Amino acid sequence: MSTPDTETTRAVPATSDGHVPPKLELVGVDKEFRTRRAYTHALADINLSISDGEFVSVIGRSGCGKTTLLRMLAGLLAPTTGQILIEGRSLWNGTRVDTSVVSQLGVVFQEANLFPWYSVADNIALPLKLRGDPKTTRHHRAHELAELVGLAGYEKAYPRELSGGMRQRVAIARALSTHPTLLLMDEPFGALDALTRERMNLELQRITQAAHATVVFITHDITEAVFLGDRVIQLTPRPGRIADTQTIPFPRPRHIDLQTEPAFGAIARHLRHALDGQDQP
Ligand SMILES: Nc1ncnc2c1ncn2[C@@H]1O[C@H](COP(=O)(O)OP(=O)(O)OP(=O)(O)O)[C@@H](O)[C@H]1O
Repeated sequence: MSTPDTETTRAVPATSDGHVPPKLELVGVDKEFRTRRAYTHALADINLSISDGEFVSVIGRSGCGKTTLLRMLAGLLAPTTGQILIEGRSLWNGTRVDTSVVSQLGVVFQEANLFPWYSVADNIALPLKLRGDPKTTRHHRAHELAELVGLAGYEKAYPRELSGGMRQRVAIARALSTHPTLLLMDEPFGALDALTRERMNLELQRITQAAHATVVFITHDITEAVFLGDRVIQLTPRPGRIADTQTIPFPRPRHIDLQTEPAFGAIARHLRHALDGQDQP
């Protein structure tokens, strides 16, 4: 099998003083929601720096602000205060998003959100169609990505003919179609059964390594977070703050048997206890 040309990562450009900015940087990011009925301080003083090619998992209890964080990174929701920088360039200018910075992002949600009347290839290539790429380019890229995500031969199939795991592979391929430099994933395997999820974890590791992708990965699942992450960041609830950061030392590629090793169990246990410690009395 040939290795598809993924080209996901471009080298991060250095500034004039030679300093190479992190791929993603959050500086004092705060998010408040004010509605007529309620005030919610969702996230407080989030400071985070993610390097090129790093895979960062984010865990935390329900309601701690994980999705809010991801939506701000994806350019869908403006922070109340603070800065989000991608390769040193500000994503938000007040409540306005810089579309040239957004174009560097690929986003995958829990639901694959495919268009049922489009084939797998057309779903994968949709972002390219929207930006006006010619048909031959779209066709080539869709086939290349179908191969990368293990769907070679399914290019002409329709979403209704695919399993949940296959649909999520299409969503991942679609997110990679524009060669994003940063992949944002919000519980992408949350709706899958345990075995499919395990297989998708292995697949995602392979895909992101092949694509040299920088990834922010939101999950409820501690095992998944540790297995995939170079770092696991844990948020506390109300408001969400970074409570704990664990560096995950295991070399890649990681085999699924890693999950039964004592060192893996010790890290997962530590994170579990930290989460349990957040329980309200
Ligand atoms: N658009 C909104 N308007 C008002 N409040 C909101 C909005 N979006 C989120 N919130 C509130 O912000 C807080 C964080 O929500 P968020 O969905 O980010 O949490 P989460 O950690 O992703 O939760 P879960 O794990 O259950 O998906 C919650 O208290 C939620 O009610």
